[in-house]
Amino acid sequence: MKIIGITGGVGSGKSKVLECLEQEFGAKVYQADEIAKELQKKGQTCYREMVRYFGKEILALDGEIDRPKLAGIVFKEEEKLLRLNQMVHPAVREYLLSEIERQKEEHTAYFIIEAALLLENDYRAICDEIWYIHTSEDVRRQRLKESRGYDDRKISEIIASQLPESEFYAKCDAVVENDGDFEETRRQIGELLA
Ligand SMILES: CC(C)(COP(=O)(O)OP(=O)(O)OC[C@H]1O[C@@H](n2cnc3c(N)ncnc32)[C@H](O)[C@@H]1O)[C@@H](O)C(=O)NCCC(=O)NCCS
Ligand SMILES: Nc1ncnc2c1ncn2[C@@H]1O[C@H](COP(=O)(O)OP(=O)(O)OP(=O)(O)O)[C@@H](O)[C@H]1O
Repeated sequence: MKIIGITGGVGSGKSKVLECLEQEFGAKVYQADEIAKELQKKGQTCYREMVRYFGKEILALDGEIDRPKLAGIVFKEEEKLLRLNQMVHPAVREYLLSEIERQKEEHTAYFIIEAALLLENDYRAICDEIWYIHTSEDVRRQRLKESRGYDDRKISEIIASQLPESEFYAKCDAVVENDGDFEETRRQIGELLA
């Protein structure tokens, strides 16, 4: 089983690449932020520690974590984002390691892990190779405004909290260029898996 990490800045097209890998190449795909979301639900592994650190003001009326509110806090203060990552990341990693064992037994060909923070965290030790999904900042801004209604300020805050392009290029094993038509992106994916 080949384990491939997918990373890149906000809005670079990681989810779209994942969808393609799953639907067209039969890969099993895992998104770190989706796993994190599950583990942050009321009663799950990370919930209590997050409420203890950030206080009840991060909770919505139903007692679940109010994610936009939390995003507003952590993307403005580096120290808080760091603490949040320290709470969430080990639990996500543990979940993935147990899934890897399970999928090996199922004879899965490709196990894909997508995370914005693949390089900052210790995923290199888990992945056989890491792909950087690169899309220029202008195109990402445009797509994020259209698809998610993010404004420039929110996008800038997230980008500022992520690695610079140079570091993604330096630390990844392969680059997928996703500025253009997705057909072209699909072709690059096929070549990387050939
Ligand atoms: C901060 C939170 C609550 C924001 O939630 P929200 O639903 O509003 O947005 P979402 O999760 O879709 O994130 C928006 C984008 O921000 C970027 N991002 C998310 N977490 C981080 C982070 N810790 N550091 C840098 N960028 C991040 C990603 O590109 C992401 O797609 C949430 O992202 C979170 O809990 N993050 C920390 C947990 C974590 O580390 N998850 C794994 C990310 S790889
Ligand atoms: N080649 C492409 N052509 C047109 N639109 C695209 C292309 N690639 C991605 N998109 C669109 O751009 C938006 C952002 O892509 P996507 O959600 O896959 O990014 P992401 O890297 O997963 O973002 P995040 O870091 O927030 O998880 C989506 O609406 C997606 O459909």
